Amino acid sequence: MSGMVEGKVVVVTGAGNGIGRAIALAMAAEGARVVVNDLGSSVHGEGQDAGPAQRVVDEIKAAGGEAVASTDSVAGWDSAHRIVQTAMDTFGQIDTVVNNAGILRDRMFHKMDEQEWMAVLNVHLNGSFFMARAAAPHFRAQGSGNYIHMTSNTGLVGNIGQVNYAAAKMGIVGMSKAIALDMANFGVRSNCISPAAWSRMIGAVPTDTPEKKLQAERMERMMHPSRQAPLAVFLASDQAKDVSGQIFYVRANEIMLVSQPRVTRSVHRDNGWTPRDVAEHAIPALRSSFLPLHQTHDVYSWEPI
Ligand SMILES: NC(=O)C1=CN([C@@H]2O[C@H](COP(=O)(O)OP(=O)(O)OC[C@H]3O[C@@H](n4cnc5c(N)ncnc54)[C@H](O)[C@@H]3O)[C@@H](O)[C@H]2O)C=CC1
Ligand SMILES: CC(C)c1ccc(C(=O)O)c(O)c1O
Repeated sequence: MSGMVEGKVVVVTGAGNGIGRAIALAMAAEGARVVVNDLGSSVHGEGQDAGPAQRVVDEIKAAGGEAVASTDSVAGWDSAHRIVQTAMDTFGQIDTVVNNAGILRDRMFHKMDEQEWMAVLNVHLNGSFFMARAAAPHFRAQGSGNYIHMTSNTGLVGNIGQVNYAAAKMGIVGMSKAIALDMANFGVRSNCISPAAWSRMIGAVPTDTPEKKLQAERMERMMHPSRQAPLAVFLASDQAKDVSGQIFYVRANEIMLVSQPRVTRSVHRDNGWTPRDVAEHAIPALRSSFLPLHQTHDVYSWEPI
């Protein structure tokens, strides 16, 4: 039986560890030729090491698959283009970009400095755009292709001490939808996965509150990164040809479809509003639909299944 992504060429960024590694292995097991990209940096984005990407390539080859290592950073226009070019030079085509590479620089908003902000935005948001943009001419020319971008509940719901990461991950949601709209006429799709998996990145989140400690313990127990791979392989396959502009949340054995912002309640006045009217009429009418200041663990409070 042929694999679900047989013959396709998939670029997975940040594939030397964690979720990216799991997706790269699963893509190869389903017949894809894989560009295993990883800069080999620390969780905080420091240093470089060719080892992680090469080790995953070796694993894929040992299992009979085809893969090539790439150690360029996603966080530069030229280097992102080199990653895509590696696919073209090695395999002659590109079908899927998995924008997975990521780092963390957690800090409370009022203490976050410019470098912490820029480093996270550069890898997650700029890196995802650079990679997507570098692949776009090839996708457009062949009339097919798809993107899978990793977003996060930190953006979709909220978590404390991650303003840079939240902004980047919500930026990715907007970018994915915009790409889905702009590229639909060329047969190109774009979707987001919001993963929950035990990885070195999760291990780096400070467990300084009882809630965060509990969350980390649950993740280590239940959430192997390999649980993220089946949906990613499906999204890269031709069987997903009508799936675009969606956001999925994957946690252990659950695959959840995430809602997108729409108006939940509205008020209007024929002659417009004064600030006093807003206070006295609009806000009281809307208040019952206000969302509380929830964090991820408040919204997804049930045990992973
Ligand atoms: N683990 C989780 O529960 C969650 C993870 N995510 C997202 O999933 C993605 C993967 O996360 P994990 O596997 O947990 O992290 P990880 O730290 O295990 O892997 C990330 C990989 O990205 C690589 N990388 C960092 N900067 C790079 C750059 N500039 N260019 C190329 N590679 C680079 C690192 O070397 C590392 O191997 C990230 O985008 C993360 O934000 C989102 C929500 C939850
Ligand atoms: C790995 C990152 C920082 C992280 C941690 C926890 C959650 C969550 O509670 O859902 C995330 O979505 C993350 O992206």
